[in-house]
Amino acid sequence: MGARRERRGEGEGGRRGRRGPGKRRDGRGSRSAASAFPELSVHSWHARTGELAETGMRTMARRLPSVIAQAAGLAWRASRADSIVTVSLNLLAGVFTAFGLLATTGVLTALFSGGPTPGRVRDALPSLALVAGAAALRAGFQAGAGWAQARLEPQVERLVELRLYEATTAAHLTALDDSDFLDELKRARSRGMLAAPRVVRTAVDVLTGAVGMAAAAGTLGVLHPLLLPLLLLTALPEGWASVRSARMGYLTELALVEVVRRKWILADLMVERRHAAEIRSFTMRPFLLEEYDRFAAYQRAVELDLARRQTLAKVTGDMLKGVATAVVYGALGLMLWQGAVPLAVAGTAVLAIRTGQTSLANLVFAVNQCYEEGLYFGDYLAFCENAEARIPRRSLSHGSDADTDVDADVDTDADTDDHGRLPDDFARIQVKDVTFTYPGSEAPSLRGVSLELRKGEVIALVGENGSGKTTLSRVMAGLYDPDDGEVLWDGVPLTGVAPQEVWRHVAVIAQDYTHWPMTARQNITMGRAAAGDGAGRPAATGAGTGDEDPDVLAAARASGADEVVAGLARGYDTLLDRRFQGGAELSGGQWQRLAIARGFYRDAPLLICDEPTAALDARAEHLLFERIRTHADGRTVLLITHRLASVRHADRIHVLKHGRVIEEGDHGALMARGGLYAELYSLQASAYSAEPPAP
Ligand SMILES: Nc1ncnc2c1ncn2[C@@H]1O[C@H](COP(=O)(O)OP(=O)(O)OP(=O)(O)O)[C@@H](O)[C@H]1O
Repeated sequence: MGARRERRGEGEGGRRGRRGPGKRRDGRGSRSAASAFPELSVHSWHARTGELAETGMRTMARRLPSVIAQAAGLAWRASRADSIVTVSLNLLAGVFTAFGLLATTGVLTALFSGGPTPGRVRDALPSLALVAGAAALRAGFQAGAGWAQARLEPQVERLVELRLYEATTAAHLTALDDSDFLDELKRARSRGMLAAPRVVRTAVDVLTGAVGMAAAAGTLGVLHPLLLPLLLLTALPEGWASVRSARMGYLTELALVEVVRRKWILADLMVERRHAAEIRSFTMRPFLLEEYDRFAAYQRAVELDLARRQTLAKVTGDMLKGVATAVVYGALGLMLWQGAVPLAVAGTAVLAIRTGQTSLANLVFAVNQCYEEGLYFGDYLAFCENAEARIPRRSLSHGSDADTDVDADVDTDADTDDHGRLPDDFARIQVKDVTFTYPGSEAPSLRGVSLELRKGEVIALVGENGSGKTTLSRVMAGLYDPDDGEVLWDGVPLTGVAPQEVWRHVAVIAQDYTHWPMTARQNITMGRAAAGDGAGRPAATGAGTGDEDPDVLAAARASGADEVVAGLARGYDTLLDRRFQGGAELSGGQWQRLAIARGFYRDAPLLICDEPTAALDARAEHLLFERIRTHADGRTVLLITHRLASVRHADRIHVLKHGRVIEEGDHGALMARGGLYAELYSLQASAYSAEPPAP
């Protein structure tokens, strides 16, 4: 047996086997979890439960070659050299196992022959040297195979992780609005990805078990053909027990998925800093502890039940094995007595049977594990294929195939040659009769919207919550493709341009921006190729502002982020993540200033500001709107805000309702019209005037 983590007992399955536990073979454990905790929906992983519970050894044997082929392909792509070394050293180890066993016959024959003992020992020495040499070589090959396999696994992990993240970040944004896609992603990421190195490991285990088995069987076949079926007889009960035990563990693990996840979530809530104040001020501690214990107690009960059932299976297997071994040794004794085999051959046969028993039990167990992991790996593969199919084709001008080469550039920023190009600066953006419906939604969020932005204008979108403002800005930024109608930049339709090309020309200060757990500088510069390395990681500068990139300084000044950074211990180099030593935390408004600085730093001709001031104090808000009013250094601005005082100076205002533009014009025209805009504006204005609003 060569390179592998210890299987029964210490391998992944063994760990699960001991710890884990399914309620019942038919997956009834999942139903009992659901009935104990009705708030937990039955997890979709359980889709696999029934499939596995119904899988017999024959189905497994039929499907196994394709799982092994997938594992081999994966290992081959991860590292050809390590794959070749793993397989060939395991094979060599098997050859020397057989060689050692056969050489043992020579030793025993010499020892059991007639004559004085010193002479017999002398005669046995050459064969003994062969046995020792074979054992040493086998150990060396096994160690080498183990080393190659240990090298292989991290490379496989890297390969599968990269493929999933490359596909997920390149997939069309609508994919991430699709609940089925998100569900598949969760399964692929939390279980399928883990299965990849395991599938490779267990495939090697299958190979190792098969080689060990072949070595023992070959030896027995050479010694006497009847010995081979005897070997199978002794190994079967143990193999059966290990498969049964692993499967019970697997089903229990599946049945407990939601319970364990819920327990983890509660545990996180109890230990994470950001919840600490609320837990105390709302005296939530007893509630959380009780809730946690409810799930923990259920899990413990299920696992204890599993331990009982697994012990039962093991004892049954051991008893059957004892009976089978007695039968085999009885048969061997009979053959000896009848003179069918000489004593030396019988001695070697005992050794070969023991070797074969271990290999066969390991082989059966590895087949079971490999098949199990193969199911989850199948989920991973299916997700990646789905995600890759949802990468806009116009992103892939070089037709990369991430399935055959994970380094394939699925998110290439430079691949725009085959498609339309946008002008570096534009004169006019037209939205023509655009309709858009989110995947899975019944009603469209935009219905026949048309508008126009000319270079250097400030255009405002206003309207009540859910009227479609953010959706429209995303369609204009090339994040969503309209179902009908089109968006044209100087006459070039965005659907004919690689999305990366559009995104390069747009800076979005989003409503729900991210608190990037990076340094203050990276929070501003991320995503824009800069003097550093072209990937948004500018050259390192000092902690102070003395030698800071002038563009970073300008963007920070424009947003008020410079004041935030001035208060940080390490200036722009301060890590904004309290989870790490020396990390700082910012207030909501301070984070928003950084998000605005990021938008300004991007230096794109179109700046989309979606509720950019929700968390800002009055002074910072005033400064920002002043800056937008003066066209933010010549950019064209699409401003979305509920602060209507700040849209008064916009060149044009579009009022949306239920996904349609219902009013448009400048402030004066819309006030004169006396429609929705005038109503909303007067309502807000009245809050600042002494007089109550007119009814
Ligand atoms: N990811 C999504 N999936 C499905 N529907 C969505 C999604 N995002 C928004 N919607 C729906 O689209 C409609 C328009 O939403 P949108 O966010 O564009 O409104 P908004 O005018 O920006 O609202 P607010 O002023 O609250 O920010 C709403 O009915 C909303 O429920």
